[in-house]
Amino acid sequence: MRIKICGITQPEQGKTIASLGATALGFMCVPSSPRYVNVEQIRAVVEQLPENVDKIGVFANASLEEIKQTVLDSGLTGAQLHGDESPEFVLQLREYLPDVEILKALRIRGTEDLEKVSSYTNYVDTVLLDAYHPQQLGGTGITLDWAMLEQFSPGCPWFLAGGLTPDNILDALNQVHPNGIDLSSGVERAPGDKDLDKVAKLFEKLKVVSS
Ligand SMILES: O=C(O)c1ccccc1N[C@@H]1O[C@H](COP(=O)(O)O)[C@@H](O)[C@H]1O
Repeated sequence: MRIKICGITQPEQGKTIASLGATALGFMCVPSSPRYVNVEQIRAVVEQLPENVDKIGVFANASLEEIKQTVLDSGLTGAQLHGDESPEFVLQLREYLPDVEILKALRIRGTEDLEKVSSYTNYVDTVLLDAYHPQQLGGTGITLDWAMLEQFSPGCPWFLAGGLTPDNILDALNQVHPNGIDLSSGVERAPGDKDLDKVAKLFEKLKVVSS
């Protein structure tokens, strides 16, 4: 299973979290986010990471040019679209960045929102399900209704996100079977300041699942 820890801001924390077992690190390229990092800050983390760790930039309603420039300048390997980006936008981004993983995040309130997933599955590499919040785009610490996802099986790989923590991850994975998980505020001391003890606890818990 893929394990993404998002909202990385500090090189040493990124390096340690990768060594603990994260398969992907996420970098907030959304200016309104309290975890926002610029290209220089992303590069400072990326250059410390092993080749095999995915480096995913999180964008929300950014332009194609902005995403392309940030991905190329920062050495990112993936672009997560966490805003209202359409399937057509995804297709255009694919032309701009043919060798980069494209993830579409969908903010889920109820089963009616799950019906939107199928319009993306032919165009993205990965779908990411996050909790809906009326004002915030993400990083809310709110969980989805996992029972709603017990039968969820889209036509492409998918990540479960939204309010996951070391203390609820096993409950979540008992109910739903994603290809990956994505955590941010659930492993933090403060926005952008990851709690390495919580990250270590997460991987200890995940050993229970994988053993
Ligand atoms: O983390 C943020 O500040 C953020 C801002 C705008 C869009 C997305 C954001 N984060 C994404 O939300 C998920 C879930 O966060 P959490 O685990 O509930 O805190 C996170 O993994 C990011 O991909």
